Amino acid sequence: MSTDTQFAIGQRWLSNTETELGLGAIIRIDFRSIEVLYPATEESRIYTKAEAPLTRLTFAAGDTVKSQEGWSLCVETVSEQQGVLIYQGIREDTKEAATLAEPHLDHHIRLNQPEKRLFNYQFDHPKWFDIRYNAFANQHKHAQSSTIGMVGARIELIPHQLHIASEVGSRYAPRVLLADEVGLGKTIEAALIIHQQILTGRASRVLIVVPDTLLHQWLVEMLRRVNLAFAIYDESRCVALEDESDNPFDNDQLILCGLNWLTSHPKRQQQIQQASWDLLVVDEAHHLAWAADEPSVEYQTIESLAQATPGVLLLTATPDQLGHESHFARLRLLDPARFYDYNTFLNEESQYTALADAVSPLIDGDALNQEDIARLNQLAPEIMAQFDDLSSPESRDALLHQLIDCHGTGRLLFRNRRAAIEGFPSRHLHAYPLPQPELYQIDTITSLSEALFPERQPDVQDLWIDADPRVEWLLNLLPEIKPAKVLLICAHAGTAQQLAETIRVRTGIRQAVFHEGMSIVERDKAAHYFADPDEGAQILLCSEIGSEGRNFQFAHHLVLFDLPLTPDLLEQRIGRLDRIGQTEDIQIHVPVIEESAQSVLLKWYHEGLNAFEQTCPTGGKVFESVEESLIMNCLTPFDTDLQAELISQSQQLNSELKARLDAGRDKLLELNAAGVGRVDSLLEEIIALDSAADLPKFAGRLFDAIGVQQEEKGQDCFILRPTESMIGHLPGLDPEGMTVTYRRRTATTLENVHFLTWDHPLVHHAIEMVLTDIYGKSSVGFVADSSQPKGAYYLETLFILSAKAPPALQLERFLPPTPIRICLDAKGQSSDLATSAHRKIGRKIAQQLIQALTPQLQQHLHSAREQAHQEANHVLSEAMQRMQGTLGAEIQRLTDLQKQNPAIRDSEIAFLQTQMTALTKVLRDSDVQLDAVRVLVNNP
Ligand SMILES: Nc1ncnc2c1ncn2[C@@H]1O[C@H](COP(=O)(O)OP(=O)(O)OP(=O)(O)O)[C@@H](O)[C@H]1O
Repeated sequence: MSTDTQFAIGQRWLSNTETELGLGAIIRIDFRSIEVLYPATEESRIYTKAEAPLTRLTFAAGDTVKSQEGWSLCVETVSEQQGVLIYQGIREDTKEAATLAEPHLDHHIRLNQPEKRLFNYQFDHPKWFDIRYNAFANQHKHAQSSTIGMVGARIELIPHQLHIASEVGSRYAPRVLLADEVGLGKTIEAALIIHQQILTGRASRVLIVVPDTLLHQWLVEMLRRVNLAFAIYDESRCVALEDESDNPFDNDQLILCGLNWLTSHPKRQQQIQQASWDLLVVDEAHHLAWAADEPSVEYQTIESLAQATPGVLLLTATPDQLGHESHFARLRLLDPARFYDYNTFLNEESQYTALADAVSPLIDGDALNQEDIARLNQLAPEIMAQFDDLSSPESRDALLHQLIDCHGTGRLLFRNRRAAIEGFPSRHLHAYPLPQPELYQIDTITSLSEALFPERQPDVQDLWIDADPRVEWLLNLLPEIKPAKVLLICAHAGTAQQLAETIRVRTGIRQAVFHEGMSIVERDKAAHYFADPDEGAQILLCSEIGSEGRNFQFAHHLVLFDLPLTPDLLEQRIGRLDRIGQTEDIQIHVPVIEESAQSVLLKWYHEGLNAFEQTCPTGGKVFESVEESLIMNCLTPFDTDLQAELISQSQQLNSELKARLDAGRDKLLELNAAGVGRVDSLLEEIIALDSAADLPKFAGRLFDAIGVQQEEKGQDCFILRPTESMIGHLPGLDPEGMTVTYRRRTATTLENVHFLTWDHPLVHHAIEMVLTDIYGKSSVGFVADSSQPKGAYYLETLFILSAKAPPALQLERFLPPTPIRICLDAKGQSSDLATSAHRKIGRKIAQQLIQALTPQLQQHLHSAREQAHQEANHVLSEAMQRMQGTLGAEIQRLTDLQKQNPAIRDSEIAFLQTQMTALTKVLRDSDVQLDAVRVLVNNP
């Protein structure tokens, strides 16, 4: 674009870089910039005048142009008024003289350059035609794949995660609670869902709210796993951005911020509320405490965001951590209309248990007897009415899935338990009973905190470190297991700091601390230092905050310097090591002073709940029942009879609850979450894509063509580097070069290697770069085919059937831009040109050839266009059928389900109906355009 271009309001321009926007109109001009509105896609862009990547669309006498009202004009003369063109001519429909001003041109018009280029002798190398065709063909194939957003994630393929991700990620505005047990990959599931929602256009503005301590970890996981670059917002960033816009949150599409920061800044809460979001994600959602008369500030902040945002994902491993009422309240955040009253919810929950009992033969794959059928008829009559014959395993399976779908919170809550997932290493408890020091006068203790943490009492704070036998024990343990890394967790920051200082002074062993008194940057630094395998700290000493959300599975030794009072917290602590990715058995070391409150807890957890060596999903419930007795025991740790009573009561309760859980409602939930039997085909598709050679082959040629150098590096890796002959700027390509791999295994082991897949932005950008440019629009070449006479020629054409729609319609599911390739021989007959070896023809000869063949080529182009239209009609009617079939079936399914399960919102059904109407119109308005032509002449 030259700087002296005269822009005027109303002029029509096409984007050279984003052709999918349709025809734009200039709506604002100022000293340096212009604003262009693209009505077909309802988007606008602001460009600097001097660098606007735009081409003006103008017509000349003889052209036919379409108006916004749909009539066409055959142009006779063109004049200009205030910079805007006025076309005069004859209307095709009424045959009357008419005028069409440039601002009223149809927004769907696109520049149809290939013929113009061909007959004006603008040719490229013939290979470009194939590159264009393959780029379209591959893009077309991937756009319809059910693997979008998942195939490109740098993760191991774990079925329960993929199931949740595909189930939730493909919904419109999903509102769900991801509640897998600790360390099973909720963050990964959320990443996959967000990635899918973004790549398919369902969401573009995403807000993630997490405890401040987890900001950096989330930032890294989003970037490393799914290539999404979130921006962390804190106070200083907001202050800096205030000069640029009224609302700082309008500056980025993908934002990550801390819950604690947000709740302590009312102004930011207001601003974040006013910025609109498509998807809200809240991690460690158990912090959102709620009681009917006293919701917490955290709860209220998230509640108002959740009300204003269509999609909401809440993540927590311990949904009941703050009590069942708070669990209800989180479901209420997701669907306030459905979860309006706690007692009604409790009532419904008891029904799910009955339903789960009734379906247990189905879960085990058994046939149903008359009694089972009668029970199900009573509990789910409408579903049972759809199944006349339940004799085949397939019909029973279909019934089971329908019951799961209808099950109260089944669509809303996903919970996977470790017990159902294989491959976790074992956990071993090492208990170390130590003698009582005189300093702690345990007989005179009166409060629980004094009993649990005698070292924190004011009068011993300077003395305990020399007197407490756990300290000496720790100082001995570290050299003994050296160089093994140790994560130590204790309840208080002060304890961690004093211990760290003692280790430093007395042993010189490398240590780091991690507690709430440190800034986020300091904490990340400490975690990093601990993670460094060679130069890092041997031990990281964390206060309780270290036990939440963090990934420390590279360590295998955990020291619990004290024990927390609740089983959920204990599980959170062990979960730092016991996570996906842990490669060795986990050694849990617990030093306790004999006859202390801590020794009671040790016994209770180990003998009462077996919570060290296995996860104890029922621990929270047992705690609720025995809390009083447990506290009493902690205060009187020498009363062995009382202890025996507590342990036996807890054991009994625990086994009862476990039995109920195994048979009960959670089993149904679990089955739903793991997607038993439903994820296999997706998994197979991803595995097939992983091992297919299409992408490496295609990308290799594409990178070659656009001027990216590829150098083999070994271990299935390549280095990509820009060269001086690059045809343009490729976003995402590191100017210094970058290492990539097409292999999942390599990508998951080598962190700094990019994982190239059909989802990767570099592949998308490279394809876009070619398709939005003119390369290959017209080309001429030689083929060598000795079975044909010398001089025989062929016209190859590439047409694209496409339609324009706002991203939210996700048109690409049904009609992605579809390439139609037609090749005609010299007689105008369809030909499938067998050879793909082309040679370039010198410019001069090419020009002479085209000059000589112009009349025939024009005729052949005409017939190719007719053929393309016929084929397009075919494709279109299939797309229409597919769209109506898919959306129609989904509407029907939700309508049927809604009768049983009010968790299905009216808005979900209404949304699908509106989509169907809008898509029908968009498909009808679709259009076939010539994208590229190639003339090949036989010269054997
Ligand atoms: N599919 C996977 N491939 C590779 N690594 C994974 C996969 N799933 C999970 N992980 C790793 O396992 C660990 C646990 O996953 P994640 O943090 O998502 O679990 P979580 O359920 O959110 O844990 P928490 O309950 O502690 O918050 C992380 O280090 C994560 O990177």
